[in-house]
Parts: sequence; structure tokens; C-alpha cells
Amino acid sequence: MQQKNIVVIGSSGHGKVVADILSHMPEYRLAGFIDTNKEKGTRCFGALTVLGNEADLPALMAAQQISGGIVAIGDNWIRSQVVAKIQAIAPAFAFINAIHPSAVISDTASIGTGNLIAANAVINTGAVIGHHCIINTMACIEHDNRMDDYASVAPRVVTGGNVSIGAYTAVSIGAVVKHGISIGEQSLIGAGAVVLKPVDAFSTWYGVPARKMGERKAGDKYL
Ligand SMILES: CC(=O)SCCNC(=O)CCNC(=O)[C@H](O)C(C)(C)COP(=O)(O)OP(=O)(O)OC[C@H]1O[C@@H](n2cnc3c(N)ncnc32)[C@H](O)[C@@H]1OP(=O)(O)O
Repeated sequence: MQQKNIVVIGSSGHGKVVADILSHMPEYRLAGFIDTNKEKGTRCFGALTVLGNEADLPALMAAQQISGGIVAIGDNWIRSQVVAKIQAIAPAFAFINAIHPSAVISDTASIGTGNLIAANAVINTGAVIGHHCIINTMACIEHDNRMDDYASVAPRVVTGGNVSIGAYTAVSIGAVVKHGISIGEQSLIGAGAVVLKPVDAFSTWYGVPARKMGERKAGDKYL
């Protein structure tokens, strides 16, 4: 098999998880990491190091025949900013999906590009996943769900059927979302929440049952 040379952008804990998943995908050879906040040469995952920052990408792509990779930044808003930067600096960079071999994805689900689908995640029939989403370890996205671009579900999130999760919205660790619920864009569901009512855009909800706890603006931190 002809392997594609790729990079992971972001070398935090989340970047290491993505590198680990890619080590199980024989179609890719991970060359290293791109990170603006670490010195070139810093070891991040086994022998793999930081190769440079985003501005170095065009030269690296040419020198090492790198075709693309994935942005591995957990914060949904920051991830979108970095994707936009890379699209401007290196238009030929091809975003890939990192999918752990233990993930179970229905043949009838639709998956965009730039997504992370971690170990033991399940994406059931008819689900539509946008671009640059995170479906983290053991998360379950049930039938006919929709996840818009840059949305994320943390480990052990479970959704019922026909749930929609708006762009940039983060559903935190262990949350449960009742079937048929719509969660607007740029919202935040707290850890362990049980969401039984529709969630408006730009809002924070948590608790059991989840209640609205505040308003949010684009880019507000949550991790
Ligand atoms: C692999 C990975 O690591 S993936 C990432 C995993 N991490 C997560 O999912 C983190 C998710 N973050 C949360 O759930 C956070 O608690 C947030 C974002 C909802 C709220 O954070 P903050 O705004 O900083 O709230 P803060 O910690 O100040 O708490 C305010 C109050 O709400 C309560 N509270 C906070 N979060 C929750 C929650 N999820 N459920 C119930 N109560 C909560 C606190 O106990 C506190 O109550 P008190 O005033 O009576 O003491």
C-alpha cells in the first residue's frame, strides 16, 4: 500500500490521542507535528517531533511530500481558526479523518473530512457528521443524528436518535441527550448533563436534568 505522508497540527494531549489513532491506520505515515507554541524538535509522541509551525507547512509539504493531515486541537473555536489559517497558507493541504479501527460506523452514515473518531465510538445509521468534528472515546451518536462542522462530543457522550448538534457546540464528558433534541450552534453542554429539552444557540446548559446556566459568545473558553 502506498502510504500518504501526513502531519498532525497540535501536539497537546489531544494531539497525542490523534497520533495514536493514526498509528493504527496503515494508509498513513505520520511525519510529525505542527505546533506554534513548541520548539521545533520537541518530542511529542514516541520519536515523533514538532517539525515547525503553520507558516512552515508549504515548505515542509514540498520537502517531505506531505499531502495533508488533521488539526488536533480540542477547543472547537480555536480548531476552526487554525483550519482557516491552513487553508489560506497551504490550499493543497488535504484534511483527513482519523478513525480508530475499533470505532463502529454505519455504512449509511455520512462523514465529512478532518474529523476525529476515537476508540469504541459508535456512529449509527443515517447520521450525518460535518467537517472537523470530534467524536471522542466511547461516544455514541445514534441513528439519524446531525453534527455540524466543528461540533464535538467528549468521551462517553450518548445521544438518542434524531438529535442535532449545531456548529461549534461542545457536549462534555458523559452527557446524555434525549432522542429528538436539537442543540443550537456555539452552545456548551456540561459534564454529566442529561439534556431533555431543546437547547438554544449560544448558551450553556448543565445538571440533571440540564438547565440553562448562561449565555455564550463565539470563542468563549470551556476546556
Ligand atoms: C479527553 C478529555 O479530556 S475531553 C474533555 C473533558 N472535559 C469536559 O468535558 C469538561 C466539561 N466542563 C464542564 O462541565 C464545566 O464544569 C462547565 C464548562 C460546564 C462549567 O465550568 P465553569 O463555568 O468553570 O463552572 P464552575 O466550575 O465555576 O462551577 C460553577 C458551579 O456549577 C457547578 N457545575 C459546574 N459544572 C457542572 C456540571 N457539569 N454539572 C453540574 N454542576 C456543575 C459547580 O459545582 C459550581 O457549583 P457551586 O457554585 O455550587 O460550587
